[in-house]
Amino acid sequence: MEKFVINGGQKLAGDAVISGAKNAALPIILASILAQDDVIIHNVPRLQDVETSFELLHQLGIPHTRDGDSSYIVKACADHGFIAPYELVKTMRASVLVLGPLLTKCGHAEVSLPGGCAIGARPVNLHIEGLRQMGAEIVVENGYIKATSNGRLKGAHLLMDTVSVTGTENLMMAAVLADGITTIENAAREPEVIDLANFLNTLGAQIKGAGTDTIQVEGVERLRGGEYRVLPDRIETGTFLVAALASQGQVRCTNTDPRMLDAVIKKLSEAGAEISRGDDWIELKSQGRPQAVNIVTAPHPAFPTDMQAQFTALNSIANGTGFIRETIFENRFMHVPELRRMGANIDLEGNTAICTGVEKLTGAQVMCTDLRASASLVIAGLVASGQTEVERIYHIDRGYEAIEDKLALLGADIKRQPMTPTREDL
Ligand SMILES: CC(=O)N[C@H]1[C@@H](OP(=O)(O)OP(=O)(O)OC[C@H]2O[C@@H](n3ccc(=O)[nH]c3=O)[C@H](O)[C@@H]2O)O[C@H](CO)[C@@H](O)[C@@H]1O
Ligand SMILES: C=C(OP(=O)(O)O)C(=O)O
Repeated sequence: MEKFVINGGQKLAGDAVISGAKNAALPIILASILAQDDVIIHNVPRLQDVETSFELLHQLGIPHTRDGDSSYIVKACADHGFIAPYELVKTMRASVLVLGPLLTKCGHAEVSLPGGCAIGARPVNLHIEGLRQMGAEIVVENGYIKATSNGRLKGAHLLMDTVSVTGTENLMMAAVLADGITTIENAAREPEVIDLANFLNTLGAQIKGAGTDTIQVEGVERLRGGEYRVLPDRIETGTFLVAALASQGQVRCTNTDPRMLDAVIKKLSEAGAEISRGDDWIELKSQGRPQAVNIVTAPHPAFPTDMQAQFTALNSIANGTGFIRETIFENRFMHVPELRRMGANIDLEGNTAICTGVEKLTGAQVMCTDLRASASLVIAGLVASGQTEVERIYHIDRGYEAIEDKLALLGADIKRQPMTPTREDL
């Protein structure tokens, strides 16, 4: 296991080059299963979850090769497996995204139930219900979702009870090879859903309405190959902007797209940041100590839950009191006790964290519990006085490409070090 050792106090300054989006790359890699010819994917971030996705393709018997730093070729493969095993799914919930593609292409899929995770129970009932409405027979046994279809899936009218990102993606992927038209109502509108739809359309799918709450998919007989570039990571971008503001620095994020970050930019401006933007860059200049802000997470285009923990760290050192209300996941405040260990003044009342900013956090040993909680602890460490050791950084490696290198380029004093195993680890 590894940890980050951070000596806080440096104002971040310079350019951060943003990688491809994790939450777009994962479904796109897994959707490549659907193509009957080779697929080339560019701007794929170097992340543990990307490794896991390719390992999943490998275990299914679908070959791929890496081409340079961030491009991959997924080889066409007609005859492959249909089982996504627990060992992989338990390390990456997004593995459930093979369910729709495998079922619609092979007529059969067995995918381990992902189970809960640190941030909430995260059921997949909507994925299963939608596929059943499309004619699939599904049983859940021995911890696996076992799905079969008698011939092609059938187009259906699907109304999602709750807005679900991967639910929308799974059903959209299943629908592309179904017989007839599928309508997904109350669909997720996240940019990553649009990116997946654009990718599938590049291969010959007929998807309309992605980015609105009604998506219509006209099933086709086959998908060809194609070449596609994954969109930039809006959450990585937002994380660097928050780190810049918290450290009272000036950072320009390049290779990104500010249009995906309206809700986040609005809150950064409210917190006192000066923001300038171009087509593919955003620059944040601090105007001094940030002001605390109020935040309510909600599906896109509202404020993203994946930026909540980072803003909790920002409010911890801001001027005044701000609340952060989490409405998507029932347990996404695992970073709060760790931030408190660094001196943060945060009260938790149900789904709301009320933070009164302190002048200074103090360095401490803290532990990551999930991906974005890890990012908030890194931000806290960057602005704390003294040394912070952030442990269990395998969580951050799931979703941030070389975060310590990118932060070091901005002047942060952060190093990755091996952890001495404790008695519990042995
Ligand atoms: C790989 C990926 O893209 N992950 C993102 C995706 O996760 P993910 O797609 O898993 O999150 P969902 O959008 O599905 O979850 C939203 C809410 O719906 C509930 N729900 C979901 C499905 C279902 O069948 N039943 C149900 O009740 C969940 O428990 C949660 O309360 O969207 C989340 C919300 O923006 C982000 O935090 C994650 O980073
Ligand atoms: C919750 C996240 O990811 P996942 O859905 O892969 O757990 C995230 O990206 O913040």
